[in-house]
Amino acid sequence: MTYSNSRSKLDSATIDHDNNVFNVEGVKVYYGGLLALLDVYLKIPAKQIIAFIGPSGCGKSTLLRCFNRMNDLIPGAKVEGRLNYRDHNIYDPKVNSVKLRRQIGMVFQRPNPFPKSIYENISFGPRANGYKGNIDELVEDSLRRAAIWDEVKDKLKEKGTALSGGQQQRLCIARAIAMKPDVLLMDEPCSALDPISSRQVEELCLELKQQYTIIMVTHNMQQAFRIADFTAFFNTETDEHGKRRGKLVEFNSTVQMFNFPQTKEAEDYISGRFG
Ligand SMILES: Nc1ncnc2c1ncn2[C@@H]1O[C@H](COP(=O)(O)OP(=O)(O)OP(=O)(O)O)[C@@H](O)[C@H]1O
Repeated sequence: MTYSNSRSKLDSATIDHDNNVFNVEGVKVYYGGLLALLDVYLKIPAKQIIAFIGPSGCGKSTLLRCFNRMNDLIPGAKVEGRLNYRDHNIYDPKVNSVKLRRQIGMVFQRPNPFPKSIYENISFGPRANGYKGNIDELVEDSLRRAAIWDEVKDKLKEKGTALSGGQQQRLCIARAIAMKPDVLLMDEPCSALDPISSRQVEELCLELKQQYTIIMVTHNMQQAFRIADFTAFFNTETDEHGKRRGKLVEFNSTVQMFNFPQTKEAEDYISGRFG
């Protein structure tokens, strides 16, 4: 498979080290004592789309969940190392993980609207957090930013779950945006969507990156190539006891990664020789 160089604007994508949202310093993750992800060192630049790619079980979702401490909710999961979000270690015991998740929102693989109206799907979180502004305006603004306003503006009282899968996913993105986050984490957000809905979500991500940093796990290499400014490639290795664990192999601008991978592992994966 070849990846065309049509994205010339991204050829110059370089990491601006003064403008990192996250600095991951030696993060390891265990599940019930088993090491699932080896020490990761990674800097995530602001207002860019970063794709996490790699074969199944290499720790992409595990690392994604570290960025807003979602692994805290998994019994037996343990995170070691330092993960700085704008110069503060989010694994400091003093950090309020609920507040953190307001700043670092998450969109899941399967659209998961609340079983409530479209309006309430957006208004619920901000209201629960004591939002003092005009809630109607917030609902409209969030739905507009998620490029779904025109499709739902005449049925805001209808159930969010009655929308199509692609619309539900954009509703969930609108719900995340309504919390005024800084970062959006997306775990395979298009895997349950048809190609047209996937492209709509991709277009939306390209719009949203003007305001937000987006980190996205994807199995779709073309999708990573189309929209990501930077790509992190993960793989698995086997320890001396035969246990598999994930590791970050390479992080680079997407154009570099897809056209001039620095490692044989990344080259083999990208060219479809494994995974
Ligand atoms: N909740 C959990 N409990 C125990 N082990 C887990 C849990 N979640 C993930 N793991 C293990 O951690 C490793 C990494 O899993 P993870 O889901 O992060 O990989 P991934 O690269 O996102 O995979 P995929 O592409 O298949 O979604 C795997 O060996 C997996 O079995």
